[in-house]
Amino acid sequence: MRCNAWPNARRAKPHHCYNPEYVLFFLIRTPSSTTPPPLPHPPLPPISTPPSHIHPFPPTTHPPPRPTMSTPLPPSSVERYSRQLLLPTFGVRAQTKLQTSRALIVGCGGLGSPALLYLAGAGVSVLGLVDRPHDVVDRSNLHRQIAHADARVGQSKVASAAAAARALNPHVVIETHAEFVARNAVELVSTYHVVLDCTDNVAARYLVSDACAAAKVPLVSGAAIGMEGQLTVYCAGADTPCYRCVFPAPPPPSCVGSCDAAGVLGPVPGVIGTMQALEALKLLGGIEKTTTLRRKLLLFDAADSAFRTVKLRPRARECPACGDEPSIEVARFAYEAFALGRDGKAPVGGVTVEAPAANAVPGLDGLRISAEKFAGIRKDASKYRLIDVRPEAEFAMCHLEEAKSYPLADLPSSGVLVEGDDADTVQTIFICRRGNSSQKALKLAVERGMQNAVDVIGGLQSWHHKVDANFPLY
Ligand SMILES: Nc1ncnc2c1ncn2[C@@H]1O[C@H](COP(=O)(O)OP(=O)(O)OP(=O)(O)O)[C@@H](O)[C@H]1O
Ligand SMILES: [Zn+2]
Repeated sequence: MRCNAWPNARRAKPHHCYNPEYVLFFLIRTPSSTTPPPLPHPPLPPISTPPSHIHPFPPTTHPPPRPTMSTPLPPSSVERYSRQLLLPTFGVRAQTKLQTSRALIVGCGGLGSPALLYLAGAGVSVLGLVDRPHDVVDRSNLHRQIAHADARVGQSKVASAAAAARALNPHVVIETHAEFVARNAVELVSTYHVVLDCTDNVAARYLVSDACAAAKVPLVSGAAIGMEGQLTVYCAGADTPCYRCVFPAPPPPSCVGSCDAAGVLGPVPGVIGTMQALEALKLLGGIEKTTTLRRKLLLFDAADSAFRTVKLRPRARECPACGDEPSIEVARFAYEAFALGRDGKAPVGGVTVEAPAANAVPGLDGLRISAEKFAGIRKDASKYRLIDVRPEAEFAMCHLEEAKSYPLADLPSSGVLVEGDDADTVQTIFICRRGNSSQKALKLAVERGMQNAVDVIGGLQSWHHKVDANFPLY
């Protein structure tokens, strides 16, 4: 693509023929009709190939021919990376460093996708890609996880991401790791020059950071949800904090959101993942006249199109991960338990870090029905009222025809938690996406004395899987 916006107008140059000297030159060389015809060539001798042990040319004392070019990079690299080589602050110096660098991306989702594509495009030597062993590309990933493709839905995420990186730049060596667990984390990160945390859960964040602190590998950490994102560089130098220095204790599980629950606009992780690649390039290439986000947290507010940076405290000398006397043994730390607010010291034997399962609400025994049972009840519309307790945005996406929308937060004041006079014959059925909010609604109903209320186990997801595959799954 032309980066130059000037029109491609040809400059008018004087033509050689207008120069009287050239005109003279052509006139003298033009064969005249009086020139005698050329003599016929003598017949060519038959081709004889010398025996292979005899060199066809006599040894020469001349110096070897002058090389036609001088570049520290292979010619193909000059062409491929020319637009970044042209940048004075990057140039051949940074490119050469990049071409011996190894970068590890943990999580090939919304953040990892742009990050891995930009690092592959820029020409890092080796790109390590990590994701959970059983995480496959889902159609709902594609609006933001742009390394994947519709044709690869159902394929493992690392395999799909590797295919995308290879398609963009076949010169980059791709190493795939379909697991990232406490027992192998330090060993794995220590073989790379930089690590990018592109995961989406608290347990993984502590694990990646602790491993980088132990292996003394810089970590570019990103996060994005809804319309917000943030980004910083940890563990990069003596005064740079690790994730644990900044967040010594995990947030309460109720405050931890996920894109799966809260939603996210695709370009938001796109911006943060792209900036993670940028920070990684600065660290790997040692780009001149730039600073990285060491000890700075960049906050992105997509709703206001605003960026702001806050200063972070320096490395805490008493930090159990990166302090003067580190005490955390990454291979034995219970990251899942710790993320849920419990002690992380119990050995876990290297269990894969997974998002915690939703807790069952106690006291609802016998009051919950399966999706199949609800399908049976549904045959007689006069026998029940269906209360959908999902947020309005989700109800607007899809709902069962007869459902009435009462988001969980509005339920206590809605008047729904009162049984009508027909309580003997009309049952109240609560439903939500997965059966978590509906349990809470049912609990409220029971506490208010409702006798004839139930909720649907597994919610509308279970409805999709067990009753009607046409009902959208999200
Ligand atoms: N401990 C871990 N080891 C390896 N990969 C991880 C770990 N924790 C999270 N991940 C991966 O990080 C990625 C996070 O990306 P993102 O949140 O965009 O995707 P997602 O979880 O697939 O999306 P959604 O929340 O919409 O289902 C996921 O692919 C997830 O599997
Ligand atoms: Zn620390």
